[in-house]
Amino acid sequence: MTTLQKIKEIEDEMARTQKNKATSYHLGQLKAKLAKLRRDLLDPTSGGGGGGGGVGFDVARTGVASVGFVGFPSVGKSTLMSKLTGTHSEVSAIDFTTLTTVPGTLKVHGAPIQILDLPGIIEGANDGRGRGRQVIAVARTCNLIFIVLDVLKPLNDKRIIEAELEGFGIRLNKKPPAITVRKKDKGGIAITNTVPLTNIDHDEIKAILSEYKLSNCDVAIRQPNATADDLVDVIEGNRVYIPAIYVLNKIDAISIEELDLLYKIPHSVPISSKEWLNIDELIDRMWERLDLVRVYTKPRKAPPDYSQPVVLRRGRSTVQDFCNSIHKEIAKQMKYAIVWGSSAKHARGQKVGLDHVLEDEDVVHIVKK
Ligand SMILES: Nc1nc2c(ncn2[C@@H]2O[C@H](COP(=O)(O)OP(=O)(O)OP(=O)(O)O)[C@@H](O)[C@H]2O)c(=O)[nH]1
Ligand SMILES: [K+]
Ligand SMILES: [Mg+2]
Repeated sequence: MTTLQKIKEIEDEMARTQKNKATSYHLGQLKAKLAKLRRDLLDPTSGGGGGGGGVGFDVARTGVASVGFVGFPSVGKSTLMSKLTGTHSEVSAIDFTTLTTVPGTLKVHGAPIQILDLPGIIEGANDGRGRGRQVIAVARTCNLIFIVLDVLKPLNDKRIIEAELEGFGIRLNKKPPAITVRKKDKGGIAITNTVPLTNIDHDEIKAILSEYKLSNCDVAIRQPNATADDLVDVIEGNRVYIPAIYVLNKIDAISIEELDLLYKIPHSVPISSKEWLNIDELIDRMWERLDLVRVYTKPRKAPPDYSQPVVLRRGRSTVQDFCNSIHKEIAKQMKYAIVWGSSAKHARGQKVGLDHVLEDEDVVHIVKK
């Protein structure tokens, strides 16, 4: 049996099995088995895949962050990317017009953002059908994913694309689960939870651990509504958590009443790339979800330079990161820095060291030794 057939068999069995006290151990086992098979499928060296591995189509990364466009063919990805960035990417009514990654740059609030137009994908993409796997492999490395949907058939496409990305270990608009699994040499399994377990029980947890041959470990669950899938994600460990915006394109083709309904999809922005409608909202939301930190440099005895922010990523926005992104020697030469803005304790500025964490729109003056 091929890996794909085994996956299908387990999925069918899971669909047939009602979740209750008597079946939860078995269901836990099936979930873990499924995750392991999916991993085989995605690992090109395992030989279990359906082909389509090999050369991907990643491009040189520029800018401070990247946004990848994922969607069915002909939903308007290239139309949007060409107009946003001014970079030409072929547009046509024929499906699979775009054949590889086409990069462009969009400057938002002084920050160059790399925009990656990608080929269309279809159902079964992560099993190696078409170029789907390579597309999703590029999406996995982006800081934000635009899931581009055609407003005339958004919900079905949304479900399929989400399943394809999920199958490749991408978790959309989700935080890493607040679950830890710590292996030990002996002592068996100890499960602690600081919140009530509503979606998973101890039997299911034990089945999953046993499937991964984890017979001695401490499991701590601090997340309300944690699921078996969350636990499997933590054990598998190679998941990526990426924000996504659902871009509902072609609103020029529907009525205002239909548009009202679409606004109910969480994280969605309805637009028309052809008629250039609501693009400002899309760019605002893009900026918000990228969660970048702009820092302005203030030279001695001169006002801050607001035209050229140093743009940092959240979580990597210390004074040290700021210095490094200007020049690698600066941190060594620094005696201290003065910071104005929301990370500073007082309005007149705060004297800080290299590990001080900067906030968006802070102003920094570096005092050298
Ligand atoms: N009505 C309408 N048509 C659009 C809009 N955006 C794109 N289109 C049309 O949709 C068709 C497909 O556009 P593309 O930009 O090539 O779509 P794509 O998603 O890049 O397609 P692939 O590269 O084949 O995956 C073209 O005929 C576009 O003119 C829109 O906002 N409204
Ligand atoms: K097309
Ligand atoms: Mg295209």
